[in-house]
Amino acid sequence: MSGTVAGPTVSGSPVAGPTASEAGAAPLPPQEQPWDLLVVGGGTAGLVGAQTAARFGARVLLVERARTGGDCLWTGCVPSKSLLAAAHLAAAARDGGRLGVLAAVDVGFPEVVEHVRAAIRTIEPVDSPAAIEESGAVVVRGTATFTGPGSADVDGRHVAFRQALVATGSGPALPPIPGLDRAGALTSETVWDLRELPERLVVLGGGTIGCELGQAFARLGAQVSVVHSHEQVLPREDPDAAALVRAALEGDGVDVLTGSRAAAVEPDPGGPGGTVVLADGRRVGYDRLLVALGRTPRTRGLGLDAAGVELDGHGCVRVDAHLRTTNPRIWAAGDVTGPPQFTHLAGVRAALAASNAVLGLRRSVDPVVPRVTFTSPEVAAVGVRSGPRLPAGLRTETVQHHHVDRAVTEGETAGFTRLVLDSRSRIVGATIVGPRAGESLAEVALAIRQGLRTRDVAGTTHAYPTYGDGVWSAAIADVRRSLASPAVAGVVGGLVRLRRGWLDLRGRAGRTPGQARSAR
Ligand SMILES: Cc1cc2nc3c(=O)[nH]c(=O)nc-3n(C[C@H](O)[C@H](O)[C@H](O)COP(=O)(O)OP(=O)(O)OC[C@H]3O[C@@H](n4cnc5c(N)ncnc54)[C@H](O)[C@@H]3O)c2cc1C
Ligand SMILES: NC(=O)c1ccc[n+]([C@@H]2O[C@H](COP(=O)([O-])OP(=O)(O)OC[C@H]3O[C@@H](n4cnc5c(N)ncnc54)[C@H](O)[C@@H]3O)[C@@H](O)[C@H]2O)c1
Repeated sequence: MSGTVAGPTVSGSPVAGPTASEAGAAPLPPQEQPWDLLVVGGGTAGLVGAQTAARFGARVLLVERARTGGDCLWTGCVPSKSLLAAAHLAAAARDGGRLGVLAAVDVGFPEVVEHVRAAIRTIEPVDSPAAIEESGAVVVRGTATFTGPGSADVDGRHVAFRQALVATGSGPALPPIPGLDRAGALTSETVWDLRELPERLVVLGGGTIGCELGQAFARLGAQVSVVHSHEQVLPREDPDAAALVRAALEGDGVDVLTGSRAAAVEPDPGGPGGTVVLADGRRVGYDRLLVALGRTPRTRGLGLDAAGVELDGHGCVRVDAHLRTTNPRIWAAGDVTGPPQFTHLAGVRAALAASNAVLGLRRSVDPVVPRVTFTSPEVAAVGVRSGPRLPAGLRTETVQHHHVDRAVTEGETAGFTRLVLDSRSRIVGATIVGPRAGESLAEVALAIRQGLRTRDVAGTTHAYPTYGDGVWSAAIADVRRSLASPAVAGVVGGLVRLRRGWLDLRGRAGRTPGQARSAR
């Protein structure tokens, strides 16, 4: 890493000290001509964008101030899904009596933390500077600041570019709740530093992070309260899905306080403990506080003004359908462009932005964005949201999972598959709740993208018994319903009568159809 200036490291590293990603970054090479693409940020969006452009033959410089891999690898998807895996295992073992399996459960939190770290270590090389540089891109460690529409500063070094991709991501939002700034609260960046399981954990926010991490810590043995201002946990999901998640959280012993805004935090003097004061005056004590109240785009100090890049009303980088910012030479992708904020979206959109940038294309973003909340039960959704406010002309077809044999055999019937259909039975959305819902969703995402109808899915043989039966059965139910409509039933009934008459005619003539053929 000689020649590069060390940027600030992200707190909350589950792997202490300089990492391979940090150590592997190259010094900033001397510049003879502007870079074809300057990529700012080495998270999912940045690394995919840089690799895409470099593989097309563009000269690409990626600048990352901390560690390549970004939130997903270090503080987001990978640690949270690893933690949830341990938590779900503990819950399954505790609950095994339902299936006749009795086990004593003893959670070793340090060992769980080691499992989380090991998962990160295993995935890290894929996101390392060396892996990115295999594409031909140059990776340097430093903080990039735009200084003009075609120039930036990287730790005191001037960088000129023909085009740039802003991929600086987002960080946890810390709203101005009185006392919160003094509370030493954990966030999605620092919660991974915990070495001991907190006895009482209060989670502010019942969105994706609040539900996933709240359930994880509860299943690992903490007494968890989730304080959520909205009446529904996971407010962006189908209310029936959210109700099942809420019931599961409560089953795990979580105190779910919905419709409860955190109005103030009173930290105990000298300790990480304290009390959350709710808007209605109720008080909730904690040993550790975890804040999961949304995300703030990382745009501060980025020099976007100097570059002519405008922000929207929420402080996110404003982009058009091609991911171009208000500076036609600068593109943006990933969390910094605002919701929806997912790793898969960051990667897909960065690839699109990079190819638009270096090939001069005008491809637009794909509106079909699947999402999965990895609670138990898992909630997976794509396309038009199912729920009470369905747009006119759309309807739903739902299969409860007590009719899905795989769910019955596993004793996991708390779930459903709901397809959203248009008037021509094209699949335009879905919500699936239950084990492996995220896996079942892929078929629906493809169906939506390809404009498939329920008859296409119904006509595709699904293996038995799988959770995919939920989607299949919902599609078959819709096809059956359409066959039962008076018009179709009339035509089908007519066909049956015609066939019967024809067979009777042949029978009376004393010949089977096969005999008739061989006689010709
Ligand atoms: C707890 C948690 C769980 C999550 N789970 C999931 C999940 O299961 N599935 C899913 O799809 N999504 C999940 N997400 C969301 C996912 O992590 C993000 O959508 C994704 O990481 C965004 O990628 P990005 O490249 O836009 O930003 P980031 O990953 O944040 O990368 C941005 C990078 O830019 C760097 N940077 C910032 N400013 C500068 C600068 N001036 N110069 C140089 N470098 C800079 C930062 O250091 C950082 O490395 C989760 C998020 C959290 C917090
Ligand atoms: N599985 C996944 O894909 C996954 C997992 C984790 C995070 N993420 C990404 O990270 C994003 C951020 O997640 P998040 O959970 O922090 O934010 P969020 O916006 O999903 O949820 C925060 C919730 O906090 C509530 N809230 C706001 N102010 C409050 C207050 N004063 N008191 C109590 N509640 C209050 C809001 O009603 C809101 O629903 C997600 O939207 C998603 O894009 C994705």
